[in-house]
Amino acid sequence: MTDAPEDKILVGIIGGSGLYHMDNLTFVKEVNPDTPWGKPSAPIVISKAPGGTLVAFLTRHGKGHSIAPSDVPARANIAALKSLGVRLIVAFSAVGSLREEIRPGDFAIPSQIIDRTKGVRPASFFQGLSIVAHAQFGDPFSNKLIQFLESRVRKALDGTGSELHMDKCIVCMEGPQFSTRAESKMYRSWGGDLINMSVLPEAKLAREAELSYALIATATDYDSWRPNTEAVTAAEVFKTLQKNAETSRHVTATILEELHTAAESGDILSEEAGSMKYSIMPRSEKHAEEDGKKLAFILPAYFS
Ligand SMILES: CSC[C@H]1O[C@H](OP(=O)(O)O)[C@H](O)[C@@H]1O
Ligand SMILES: Nc1ncnc2[nH]cnc12
Repeated sequence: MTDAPEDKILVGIIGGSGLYHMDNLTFVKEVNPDTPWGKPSAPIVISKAPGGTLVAFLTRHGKGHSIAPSDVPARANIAALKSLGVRLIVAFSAVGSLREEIRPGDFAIPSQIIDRTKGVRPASFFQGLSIVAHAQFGDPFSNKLIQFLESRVRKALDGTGSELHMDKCIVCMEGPQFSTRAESKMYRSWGGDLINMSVLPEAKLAREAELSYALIATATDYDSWRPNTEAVTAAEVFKTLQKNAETSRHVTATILEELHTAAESGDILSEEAGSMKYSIMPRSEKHAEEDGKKLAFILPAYFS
């Protein structure tokens, strides 16, 4: 690898349950950056697509799925990807379906989130520092990246038997236990369509790091809202995980080159790039030097 434009790593992929590697791409190397928030879940694997495009892959739950959703070092993960030059992240997640029409094996790209985490996960790079920031999160995913993904993911799914659902709302619960039947029904009444334990704080941190972020949700089960049906179990989730992971690898390989080109042109990054400029409180200009240094790791445009 050199510093040439074709050797830039602009696209980051985060793999969730079942998606632990990208074995359909050519391995280049592993990197394990130290960040001010510690080490990422696992060493990040740099791979090459057939056309030469590089991609950074990070497995969210660590090697051997050893990290529970509440313990994922999400700040280190996002900071590490940003430090490699990544500008957009496509994250995969195994999710429960709260709607009959979203069948196990189907894919969905959500556009909204309901936060049901319990405040135990560090959810901001600014937490505990002398600098205050309030990122825009009304649109929790990158709208431009979602738009870009829709037609391409739909095409990639052609012939796989998986349908793509758009404009869905995902509930992020704390876990690790699954929801009760009462909670599952309540989430439906709130407008939830999908449920996982991972999209937060990942999406919030990507926004703070000015990265474009979208989630490709892969349905594994119907959670626990259906009457006269078994409530979800991990064993039920496992039944669909492997097929979903294979389809996710196929989708990634299919869209990668175009994704890289779009990131390079800057078009689909324009909403997030520069967005923190208006989120950092002006009084924070007089901050502790070491706090500025820490934030320079993810936001070098504002801190040094
Ligand atoms: C294995 S079922 C629950 C587990 O699966 C999902 O993980 P990920 O989002 O990383 O694919 C869900 O969020 C839970 O962490
Ligand atoms: N039903 C469910 N609830 C939370 N996270 C999940 N991941 C996969 N299925 C899930």
